[in-house]
Amino acid sequence: MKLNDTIVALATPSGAGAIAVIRVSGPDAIKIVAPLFKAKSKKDLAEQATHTIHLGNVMDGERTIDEVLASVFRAPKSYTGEETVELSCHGSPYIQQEIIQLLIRKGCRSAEAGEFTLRAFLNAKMDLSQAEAVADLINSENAASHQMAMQQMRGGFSNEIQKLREELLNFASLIELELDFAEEDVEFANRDQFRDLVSRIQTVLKRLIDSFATGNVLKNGIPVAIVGEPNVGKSTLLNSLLNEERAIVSDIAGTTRDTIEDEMSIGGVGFRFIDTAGIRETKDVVESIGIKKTFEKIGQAQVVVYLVDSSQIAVNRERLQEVRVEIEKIKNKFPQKPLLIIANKTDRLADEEIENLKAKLEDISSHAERAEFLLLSAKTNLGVEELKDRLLEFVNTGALRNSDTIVTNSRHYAALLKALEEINKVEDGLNAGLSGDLLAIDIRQALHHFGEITGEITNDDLLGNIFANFCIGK
Ligand SMILES: Nc1nc2c(c(=O)[nH]1)N(C=O)[C@@H](CNc1ccc(C(=O)N[C@@H](CCC(=O)O)C(=O)O)cc1)CN2
Ligand SMILES: Nc1nc2c(ncn2[C@@H]2O[C@H](COP(=O)(O)OP(=O)(O)OP(=O)(O)O)[C@@H](O)[C@H]2O)c(=O)[nH]1
Repeated sequence: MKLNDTIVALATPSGAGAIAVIRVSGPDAIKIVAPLFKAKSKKDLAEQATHTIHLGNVMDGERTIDEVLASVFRAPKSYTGEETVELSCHGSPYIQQEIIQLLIRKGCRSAEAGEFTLRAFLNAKMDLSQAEAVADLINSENAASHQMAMQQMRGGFSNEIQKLREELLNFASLIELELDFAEEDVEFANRDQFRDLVSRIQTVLKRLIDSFATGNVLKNGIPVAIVGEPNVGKSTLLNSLLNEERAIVSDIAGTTRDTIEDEMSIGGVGFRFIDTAGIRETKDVVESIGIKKTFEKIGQAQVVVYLVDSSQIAVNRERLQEVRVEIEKIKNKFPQKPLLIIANKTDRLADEEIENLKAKLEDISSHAERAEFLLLSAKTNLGVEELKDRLLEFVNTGALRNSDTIVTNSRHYAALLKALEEINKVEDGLNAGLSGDLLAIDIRQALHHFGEITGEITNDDLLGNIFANFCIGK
């Protein structure tokens, strides 16, 4: 990828829109655009100050392509750190393409995916973890993932890593200085202070590493498994949660053969609902595969919603006993997983039957750890709001509320694990009274892994991988 090229790309989505933005960045951006831009004010675009906007026509020779607004950013004061011009044109795909083609004829090259942000990184406008956050920010679909990406883009995470890195670097230099004075047996790096620093770094690293589980779940949506016997109304519940008809609803037991996933945002938190086949002993081969999947999905879920048909268990003692056994099965297999037992189809019950059912469910849930129950009707939506509240309670008690840095990126997670491993070696070395030159080796390794996160240490393959996942124009 050549940095001295001037690149062009559409920054807005492809297709028709009210306005489209064409981005041009690179050493010749202003030089290339200015002659094509006939300003209303008559003043040459090349003469304009940075961060100014101008109305004018884009001309292909004598032909006017469009009336546009041109924004001028002068290096190094731009997103990329380079000379940049943005043209806001009318959003017809034809106009967009005419302008882009014109710019390419005049010397621009089509930008590759993420190339604007890559340039921002290479020009030190942001570090690597901030650049990665830009992609997360574009993809964020709920308040939680938005907040985490925003925090990372602003440099919260980078600063934390950078601070540790600098302190560690300081000690590494002192220790390495000792090596130059080996004969004199001096200690520039105070070992007690160093032990202190190592323990502080361990604490921070452990916190960041632990946050990944939360971060990953919040970024991808909290998985909730909806399970239960066939025909209890799982698909109907999913539909009423989603407010749309996504899963197949039918009154033939066993309709939901495969697992269906859908996402929605509740109170700013993303949830991923997994509608699964019921756990029924069956000889049907296709269905038993579904049941195996059900257990797999329960394993992956953070919360299990177990649905029962209250019109059945209210009148049928055998069915109630079966439900009790099923719940025991789930609890035996996954004792720590929060379980929410939902008695669906309560619209079919009379008031006194409901009271009766409540008592029975209270009894069942009191015998299982981390189990609660809720009466609901997926058909009339009664209790659906309460279900949403209950689901939120499961996460609101977690890490979301504090503004601590949350690690969401598996590349960062891997680097943090490796850094901790090296820091633990440094600690062992200190305790064993290891000589400075040997300590320095492990310290340098830890520093290397910190540098991987922020991008001080990088290579073309890694950068290629990261930025290839961006969209064109970003
Ligand atoms: N039209 C437009 N909208 C956009 C962007 C953009 O590039 N263009 N952005 C891009 O993704 C985001 C905003 N981010 C930006 C970040 C820095 C600068 C910038 O000009 N920075 C200069 C000057 C800062 C200043 O004025 O003090 C600098 O950092 O030196 C511009 C946009 C979202 N909206
Ligand atoms: N009266 C009443 N009927 C309901 C309610 N929820 C679902 N049903 C009906 O129960 C039947 C089965 O619903 P589904 O949502 O397909 O059940 P399921 O659990 O997904 O079934 P499988 O796909 O077979 O596992 C349908 O006829 C629904 O209309 C409810 O709250 N009240």
